[in-house]
Order: sequence, then structure tokens, then C-alpha cells
Amino acid sequence: MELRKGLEDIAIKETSITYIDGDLGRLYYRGYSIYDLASFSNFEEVSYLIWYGKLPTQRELADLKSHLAEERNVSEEISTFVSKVAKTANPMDILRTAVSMMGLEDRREEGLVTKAIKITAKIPTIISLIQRTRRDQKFIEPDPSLSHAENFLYMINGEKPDLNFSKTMDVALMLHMDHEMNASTMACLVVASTLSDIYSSVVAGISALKGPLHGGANSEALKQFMEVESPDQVEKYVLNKLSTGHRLMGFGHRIYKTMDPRAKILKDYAREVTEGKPTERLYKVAEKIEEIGIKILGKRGIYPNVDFYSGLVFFSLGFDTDLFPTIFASARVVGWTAHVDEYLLDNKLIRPKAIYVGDLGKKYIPIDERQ
Ligand SMILES: CC(=O)SCCNC(=O)CCNC(=O)[C@H](O)C(C)(C)COP(=O)(O)OP(=O)(O)OC[C@H]1O[C@@H](n2cnc3c(N)ncnc32)[C@H](O)[C@@H]1OP(=O)(O)O
Ligand SMILES: O=C([O-])CC(=O)C(=O)O
Repeated sequence: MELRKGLEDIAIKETSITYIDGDLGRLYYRGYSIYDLASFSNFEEVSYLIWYGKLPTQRELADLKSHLAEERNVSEEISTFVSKVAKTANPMDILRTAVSMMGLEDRREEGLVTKAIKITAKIPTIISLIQRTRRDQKFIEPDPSLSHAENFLYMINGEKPDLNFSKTMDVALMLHMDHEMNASTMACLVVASTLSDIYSSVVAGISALKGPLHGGANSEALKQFMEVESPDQVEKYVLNKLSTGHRLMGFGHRIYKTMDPRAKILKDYAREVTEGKPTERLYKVAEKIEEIGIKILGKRGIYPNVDFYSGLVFFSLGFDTDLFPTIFASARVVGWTAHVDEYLLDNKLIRPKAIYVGDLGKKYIPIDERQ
């Protein structure tokens, strides 16, 4: 039996959701280039595309928008729980528990995508509850007249975003929506393949996304930019980091061996949202880390990934640093649920093997005779 650590280069399903060309740095959702979607589309339209496999008509889009708007409120119990732990707990742990509570509360028999819409609609409300409670700010009720991205920013900042901010948020969310068989999507599928429920799958996805090798890298990447005073300090900083056995966060990818196209798009938005602001210093440091990082690691196929510039974008839009992985989850929930839906069309229990390397036939020694 062949050992494939990390399931590298193993396909576990066929999909028509996402295609990645890791050598050329290309990404497509349902056949549409990520560049076109980022330029012309929005969160709701791409969610529809990922869940239903086609771009919506006006009517279908309007229905999805109103469905999402109707489902944004969370129960009194969830809101009390989140407010109680917001100042002390890790935001991903809070989100994981809140989604688990949603599962307890939702006893309805209904389609998987209907449940997915409910979860997707509520996650921004939970995230804003966390941030505003921590800052001792009053909770902002969701506004059904706003788009998903606009409402998200409104509930965080307490004011309606301008066009630049809402477009930036829409793009950031679209870019995070799906990425084929990444670790968190795989975690969702393992749960789903036992015929468990969609809330349990999403809880598994959030748990896997939390780690710094996956969705947790966006906060870590921004922390790096904050640790360096100016671009002329970058080379020393990067060399020191790498020579002491640390990884450059927001660099490297299992599939991309060139720059992640999402990082290219986010870089432009990061430049725009920081221009002329105090955060411009962070952008300049980030750009220099990108340059030096590629100089050192590029020959090994290690380049910036989606998490490199996303944190700087989220920070500039008003989010606290440790909330970034929850924003990632708020978009990735669309991909997680679409992959579960697709997998269940032809379900097969996920149960790989391990190669046993221990002893066999050992003699059992009673406890009072053991040394
Ligand atoms: C949304 C996302 O999940 S995108 C990824 C977000 N994660 C990060 O940015 C964290 C930093 N990056 C990494 O840790 C890795 O690149 C991963 C985990 C993302 C992918 O790595 P894998 O394909 O599993 O490769 P693996 O971890 O085995 O690394 C291969 C080699 O490249 C090196 N390497 C990989 N990434 C980096 C990095 N960011 N900085 C320095 N060295 C790196 C490893 O040290 C290893 O070197 P070695 O062969 O000398 O031991
Ligand atoms: O594909 C991966 O392994 C990680 C990633 O970039 C993502 O989940 O967006």
C-alpha cells in the first residue's frame, strides 16, 4: 500500500464547482474565471452560481437576496451566548459553537441549500456581535435593504459603506467562496459522508479552517506586516524568520506553484483601501515582503497565497485582526455546503487506511506486575 502523506495528489471526488490550474495560477468557479467574477459580479450572484451551477436570472437573484435578508437574525439564545464570551474566547471557537447552536434550533425538514442559505445569512450577524460587544458598542440590527456585503460592513462599522468599501468586501468574499478540495472542505465531506447533518459538516469546516496553515494564516500575515517598521527592514526580517525555522505566513500552497490569482486581485484592493491612510505603511511593508519572499522562496514554487493580502483588506474595512478567519468562513460556507451537496449525489463513506507500523502479538501483563 502506498503512503500519501496529507493525501497529496489524491482525488476524492469529481466536481463541477471549482477548477484550479496551480501552475498557471488560474481559478474558475463553475467555468467562470475568478477575474471576471471579481470584476463584474457580487456575493449573492456567485453564491447562486456555486450552489445551483448557473448564473441566476433577475428573478432568481432577487429571491436569493430576499431569502438571505430574511434569515440574518439569530436567536436570543445565540445572541446571549456570543455576547457573553465575545471578550474572552477565540472568534472561530465562538462561531463554531454558534453554528452548532443553530443546528440545535433548526428542526425543519428542508433541502440542504435552504439550510446553507440560513447559515450563510447568519454568520455576519454573529461576527458583528463579537466585534461590537468587545468594543462595548451597541448591536446593529441587520438592514434588509442592503446587499450581503454592504450589510456585513454596516453591522460591523455602524455606518453604511461607500461604493468602494462595499465593492472591496464583495470581491473579498467572492474570492474566499470556494477552493476545490482544501482541508476544511475535506473535513466537511468526511462528516457528510457518514450521512450526518449539514450543521455538523459546517462545524467541522470551521474547525479545520481555524488553523494557521489554512484560514488562520490571514491574521498571521497581517501581524507580520505590523512587526516590521518600514520596507527597508523587510529583508532582515524575512531572512531572520526563515533562518530560525519559521514560515512566511500567507506564502506557499499545496496546489499553486506560482502566485495565487486571488492574492493578485486582493493586492490591488489592498493598495486602494490603504492609499493615503495610516495603513499605507502596512501595504508598503507587505509589498516588500512579497518581493523578498518571492526572491528567496519563488524558485521552490512558494508564492503569496490568498491569505497574504486579505488580512490587510479586512483590517482596512474595519475588522479586528483575530476576526479574519471568521470572515473567511462566512464566504467559504457557500463552497463547503455546495461540495457536500455535490458529494451526496453519489455518496461514499470516506474511510482511508493507515499503514500499521507497531508491534503485534504482545503479551498482556496485569497492572500489579508491570514495571
Ligand atoms: C487559504 C489557505 O489555506 S492558503 C495557505 C495558508 N497557509 C499559510 O500561508 C501558512 C504558510 N504556508 C505553509 O505552511 C505551506 O505552504 C502550506 C501548509 C500552505 C502548504 O504546504 P504543503 O504543500 O503541505 O508543503 P509543506 O508544508 O510540506 O512544505 C514544503 C516545503 O516548503 C517549505 N515551505 C512551505 N511554505 C513555506 C512558507 N510559507 N515559508 C517558508 N517555507 C515554506 C516547507 O518548510 C517545506 O520545506 P522542506 O521541504 O525543506 O521541509
Ligand atoms: O486550497 C487550499 O488548499 C487552501 C486554499 O487556498 C483555500 O482553501 O482557499
